[in-house]
Amino acid sequence: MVKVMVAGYHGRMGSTAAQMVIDNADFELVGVFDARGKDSNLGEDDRFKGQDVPAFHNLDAIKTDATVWIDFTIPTAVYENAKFAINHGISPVIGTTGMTDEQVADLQKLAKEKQVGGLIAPNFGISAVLLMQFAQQAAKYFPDVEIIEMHHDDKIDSPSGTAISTAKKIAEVRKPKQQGNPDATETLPGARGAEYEGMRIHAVRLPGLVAHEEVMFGGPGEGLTIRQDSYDRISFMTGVKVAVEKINQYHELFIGLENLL
Ligand SMILES: NC(=O)C1=CN([C@@H]2O[C@H](COP(=O)(O)OP(=O)(O)OC[C@H]3O[C@@H](n4cnc5c(N)ncnc54)[C@H](OP(=O)(O)O)[C@@H]3O)[C@@H](O)[C@H]2O)C=CC1
Ligand SMILES: O=C(O)C1=N[C@H](C(=O)O)C[C@H](O)C1
Repeated sequence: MVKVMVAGYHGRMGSTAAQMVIDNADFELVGVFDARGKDSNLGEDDRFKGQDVPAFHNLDAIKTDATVWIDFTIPTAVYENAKFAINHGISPVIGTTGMTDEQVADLQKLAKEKQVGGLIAPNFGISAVLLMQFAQQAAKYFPDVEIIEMHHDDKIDSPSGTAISTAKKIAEVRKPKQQGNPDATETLPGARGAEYEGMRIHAVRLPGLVAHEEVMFGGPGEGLTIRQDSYDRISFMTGVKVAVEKINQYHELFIGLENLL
């Protein structure tokens, strides 16, 4: 039985993850954390009536025998949460996006020192993991690329963690190239999107969307578009489940779900 704590349990992803843990016979939900909540038990939340799981709202108050910490919170909270987990020997399984490269490197160092396994996955959806792999493969032949990520309009960070991760994976194999016309101008600032190593990333935010990404490649007289869609947040739970099952076997912090598949 894997004992699990879920941070961000009031949120869209945290509540979905808490339900996944409750529904899985091999997992036990032993605590939930959410900085701004007031309830002392998960059962006080209407969606979880009948559950008896302690709820915490301050890291210092947490007393737990959890061995896995699932985190779907916010970019400004996740680093401290992950440090807390690692320092207490709890393996973090982090979906929260928006950490800096320095914060990620710090956490990797800490996990190694403490010999605690962990995972930061910008996307737990299998379709997104495959999209990133296919895009990396295509970039060897098509150095001209634009990334378009599309999300619901409550998303805080942009571009998405998945889009940044896609760009990084492409940059590992792509010949350095400044795309487009060197004399190009923007009549409206930002028209060409964000720039990462000469590639452009565009962030779309609309009600009705969940999480979607297209990677468009162009070459002389031809094009290739790779697209993935998460129509429902349940799409992320397959990956979270795999991570919860496996992460306690390791003694380092991985970046990317593909490391555990
Ligand atoms: N890796 C992946 O596959 C996926 C990652 N994500 C990422 O997960 C994160 C959460 O997304 P989503 O669920 O949509 O966002 P929500 O805004 O719905 O949820 C965020 C939750 O975090 C809580 N929170 C805020 N501050 C703190 C804090 N200091 N400590 C603990 N909890 C806190 C919020 O509480 P309150 O409501 O009280 O403010 C809220 O319950 C985002 O970074 C998103 O990019 C999303 C989908 C998939
Ligand atoms: O905020 C979201 O919803 C999502 N965030 C992650 C990201 O930033 O890549 C993963 C997925 O795209 C959904």
